[in-house]
Amino acid sequence: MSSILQAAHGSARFGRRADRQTYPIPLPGSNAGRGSVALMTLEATRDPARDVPRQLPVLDIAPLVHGRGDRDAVAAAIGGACREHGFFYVTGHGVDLALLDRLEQLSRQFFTLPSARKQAIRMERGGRAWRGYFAVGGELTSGRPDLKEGLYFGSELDEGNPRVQAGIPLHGRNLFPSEIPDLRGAVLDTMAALTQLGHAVMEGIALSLGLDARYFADRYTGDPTILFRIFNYPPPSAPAMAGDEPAWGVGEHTDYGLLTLLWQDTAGGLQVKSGARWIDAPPIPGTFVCNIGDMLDRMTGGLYLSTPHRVLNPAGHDRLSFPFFFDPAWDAEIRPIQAALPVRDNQRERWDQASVHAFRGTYGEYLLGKVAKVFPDLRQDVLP
Ligand SMILES: O=C(O)CCC(=O)C(=O)O
Ligand SMILES: [Fe+2]
Repeated sequence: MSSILQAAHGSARFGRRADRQTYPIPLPGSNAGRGSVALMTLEATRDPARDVPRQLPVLDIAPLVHGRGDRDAVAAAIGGACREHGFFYVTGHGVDLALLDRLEQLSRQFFTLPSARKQAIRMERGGRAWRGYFAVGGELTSGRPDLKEGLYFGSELDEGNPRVQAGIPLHGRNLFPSEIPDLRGAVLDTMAALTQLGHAVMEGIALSLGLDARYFADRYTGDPTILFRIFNYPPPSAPAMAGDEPAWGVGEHTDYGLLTLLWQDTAGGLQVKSGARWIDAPPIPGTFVCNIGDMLDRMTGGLYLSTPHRVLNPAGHDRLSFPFFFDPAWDAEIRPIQAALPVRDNQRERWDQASVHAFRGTYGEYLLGKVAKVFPDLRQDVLP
């Protein structure tokens, strides 16, 4: 099916991430690799002394978004970034920056409300839909509370929706704060814009694997699972003492689904694991940080690794971030793109010691298993 997957698995390139080369694999019939059009930075800079990448690539994906220009060249660069880092920045994404600016300002207003006002839309009130506000310490990563508060959103579904009627967890209406009425429109418009962007990036990922551009849309993302979060990371109150674990905004983890698109303010603090090291993913104005999740790792047999990342707010003030998760349909069973190929399973190195390759079942089942761990108190409300 995909000769690119086959070639990559059959080569030395399919080794440990740190050993891999950065190169775009030329796509059949494309001119990728022979000079490039759309790429601001085709490859991460490497430290010649250590051969360690120091920064993540920034890719102009306008050809995928607007359908004009060299899509194959962009796809090849996306493929390179997925194999090398599992992370890249996107520019040329077509999302209205004024909308994101508005969203950021409204979100800041929300987080400065008194605690009791924020608690009026707490997640317990969202019930099975798993929506609403949680206070600092309310979410766990690997059993430890994160130093962040946040709002959880998803596709806005009313009571007439068959899945809501059937009581399927994580489906339903969002909770919005009555004090900031404009936040509703800003969140819903952002989710709509990022859903479109998610489809465009997934087309690039399909092409990067030598697949038809609609491969994922036809099988997995016709009706994607959409989750959107707004996080506020207060600054750690005291610097970590030697030997202490810092107060992570969010601890080391991978994302669960296909693709994450992250908008962040200017504070910084996102770190990405590259081989044995952590590198910064600082804010670059006007760009989204894009990373792949566990389901794409599973589908590609570990060729596109779901990369661990974490956050430590380095600024002396709050940090806002806006992760958007573009994931497979709830009922979709996630299958390897090419079943016969060997799998590189990194279960033992993974933050959760779980194998994404051994998992059998639908994306919804996978997600619910994770929800139970990050919000143990909500387990009864959310799980069937
Ligand atoms: O806030 C960030 O920069 C990253 C958040 C994140 O990794 C997540 O929500 O999965
Ligand atoms: Fe994440």
